Amino acid sequence: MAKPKPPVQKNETIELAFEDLTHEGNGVGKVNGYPLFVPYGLPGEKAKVKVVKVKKNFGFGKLLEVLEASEERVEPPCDVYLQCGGCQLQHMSYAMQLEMKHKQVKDALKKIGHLEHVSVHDTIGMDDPWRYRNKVQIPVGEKEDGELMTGFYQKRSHKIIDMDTCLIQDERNDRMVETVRRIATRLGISAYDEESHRGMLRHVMVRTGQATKDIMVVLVTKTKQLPEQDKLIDEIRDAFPNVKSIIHNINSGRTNVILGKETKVLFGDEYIYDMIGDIKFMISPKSFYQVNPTQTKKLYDQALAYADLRSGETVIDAYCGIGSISLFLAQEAKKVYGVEVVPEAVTDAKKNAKLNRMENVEFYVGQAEEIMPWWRNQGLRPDVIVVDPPRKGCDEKLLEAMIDMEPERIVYVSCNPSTLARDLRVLEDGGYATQEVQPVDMFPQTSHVECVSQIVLKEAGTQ
Ligand SMILES: C[S@@+](CC[C@H](N)C(=O)[O-])C[C@H]1O[C@@H](n2cnc3c(N)ncnc32)[C@H](O)[C@@H]1O
Repeated sequence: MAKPKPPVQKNETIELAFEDLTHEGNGVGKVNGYPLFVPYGLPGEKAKVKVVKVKKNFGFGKLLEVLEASEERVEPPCDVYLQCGGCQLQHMSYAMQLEMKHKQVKDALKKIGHLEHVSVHDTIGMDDPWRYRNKVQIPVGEKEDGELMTGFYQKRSHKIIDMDTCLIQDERNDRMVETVRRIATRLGISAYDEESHRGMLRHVMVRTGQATKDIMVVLVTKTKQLPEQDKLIDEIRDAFPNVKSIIHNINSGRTNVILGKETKVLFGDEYIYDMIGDIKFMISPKSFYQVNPTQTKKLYDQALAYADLRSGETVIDAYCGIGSISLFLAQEAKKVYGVEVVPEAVTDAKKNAKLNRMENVEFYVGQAEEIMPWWRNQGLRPDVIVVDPPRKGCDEKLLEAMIDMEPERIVYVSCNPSTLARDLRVLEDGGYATQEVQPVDMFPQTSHVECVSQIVLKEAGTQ
């Protein structure tokens, strides 16, 4: 039987009641059972909506006017919130953001993993959910009068928004970007233009150590030369006496990738330091380092609690990056093996182990799904395995090797509840039980959620 036609038409203006939220934070309202997804709509609200896209089974709308507002609606503090694609939830109270993330995890476990019985704790939030990011990479553009401007791209475009501040960035990052922009304008340094592939300064990247207060600034140019280089360095140092590292990175390609291969140190070292808990990290311009150290500490503490180490265990940390979780685990384990596919990250991991005088960790470069079966075939039998994969989750071969190795506990750190739920189902079918899941809000004001799960071998644990 042919499906009935959608009950709305493109460009039609309707009144809509929102019942739910999508994972991206869009409001969901229904017209005769036909769902419409509308950015900035909140459950419990009524709004005037323009239908902008109609598909067979669902459509999209644009919020024109809120007719009945939810108590959870708040005024977004950022002036460019509606243009910029960086944040999605500033119109929602922080309590509602945390609840939305909790529900997102619970729903995924139920719908994808059939794990409705698993206890999902309330999301661990921040006391102050603003100014948490320790790293900014911001494109540079030029105004009509030749003055440089810096700002993120408008949603779904490469048009730079002229902005002075980003409210989720550390204030020092904002001030450094503003300082470079002002000095570079005065020194006649031009902005790179993507379309014509002309000009110099492409991006300004700033990293700050939250605990150490170290600052690194990276000037990314298309050209090999950076005119007035000495003046630029002196003026940045005058404005920021505690800047530890000024770097020139050259990226002459027509590409969306921000950093190029060639890097020159203009002042100081090629790295800065930061601390998470008692562990010190050396961070170079290209190293992956968690952007919210306050919440990272909470996430890693929970991972460590779920690993439940008593100093005699052998542990594997798969997808280990620069070894940050590995070093946390090594504080309490007998031996930790880390595996990571990016060779530079493994180099950093080894340096970080040395820096913290930890000798009970070994890092390997390779695909975790290749190295784990190899370890299994070599007879390695860890007590605990920690995985922290990218959004696509764990590879099947890795899950299979993990089950064969029969660790007593698995700790799964995930940035994507859907792939987490899929992989937990495989582990459940392979003889493991998911005990609990703890969501942690690493990215307030955005729709992303991170969580850490404790999984135990069924004979060893309770169900
Ligand atoms: C979410 S990050 C976790 C990093 C680290 N655990 C941390 O907390 O900083 C995922 C890591 O997995 C790495 N990766 C991606 N695919 C991989 C694979 N097939 N094998 C091993 N590592 C991989 C990425 O390079 C990245 O460093």
